[in-house]
Amino acid sequence: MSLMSSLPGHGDMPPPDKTAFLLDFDGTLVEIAPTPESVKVQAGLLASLRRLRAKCADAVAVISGRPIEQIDFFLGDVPYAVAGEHGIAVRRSPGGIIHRANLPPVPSAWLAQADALAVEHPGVRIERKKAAVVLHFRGAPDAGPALRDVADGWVASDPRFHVQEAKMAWEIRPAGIDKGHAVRDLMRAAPFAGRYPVFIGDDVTDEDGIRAAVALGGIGLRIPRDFADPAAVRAWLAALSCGGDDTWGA
Ligand SMILES: O=P(O)(O)OC[C@H]1O[C@H](O[C@H]2O[C@H](CO)[C@@H](O)[C@H](O)[C@H]2O)[C@H](O)[C@@H](O)[C@@H]1O
Repeated sequence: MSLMSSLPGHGDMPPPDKTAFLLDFDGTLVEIAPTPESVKVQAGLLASLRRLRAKCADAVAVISGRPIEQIDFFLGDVPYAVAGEHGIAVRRSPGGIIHRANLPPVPSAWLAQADALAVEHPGVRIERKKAAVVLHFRGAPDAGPALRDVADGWVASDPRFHVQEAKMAWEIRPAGIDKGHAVRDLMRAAPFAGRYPVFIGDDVTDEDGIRAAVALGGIGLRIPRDFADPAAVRAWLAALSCGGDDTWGA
């Protein structure tokens, strides 16, 4: 029996020479932490991902809401490809150029208002990205609804943007690009092309990646439906990375 057949609702894993891993970062490979900077990367995770790359001829990518530079900080050169900002930026190979979608910047008036909200609600953190702004309320949970009202007001006045629901955060970002775009982009070229994408995620933004992987004939796995938590994902990746080809299914 393959490891995969113990996961309900999914068939066997494709063999290593037919599999591409497309992995979310926060909440999937690493546990959610109090702040974006304080996540901890397990040494065992890096070793597993390296072994998976060797087994799958490099077809291992991370697709995150974070900027690519932050994924580089946490994972170094371990993933072959990285997509950041929910698919807005894609680096298809190690050290390769970063392809950025041409999208409008967040209006400066919104950024100023976001900074004022952080002053008004102690504990709220503002994270600026090149084409987005995130209102984090993990440090001030009661402020969540008020921040959402403000964000909804912004996007109502400018339909080029939408509010992405995240974990204890609202992200205001351009509409039209999502993690599904990153999946389709990466799967068009080597080393991913011709393989079955296996996307693993935990959040609303990952649903786009999961749908895209399934539409391409692959598998979409989600915490908590298919794995209890990131530790279970890491254990599964470790087992696959160490197992013989018979571990993977037909
Ligand atoms: O697509 P992901 O790799 O899952 O990234 C999603 C967002 O993750 C970060 O925020 C979330 O994780 C933080 C660390 O655990 C946590 O403190 C915060 O409450 C979460 O919302 C990151 O800061 C965002 O930029 C990413 O979009």
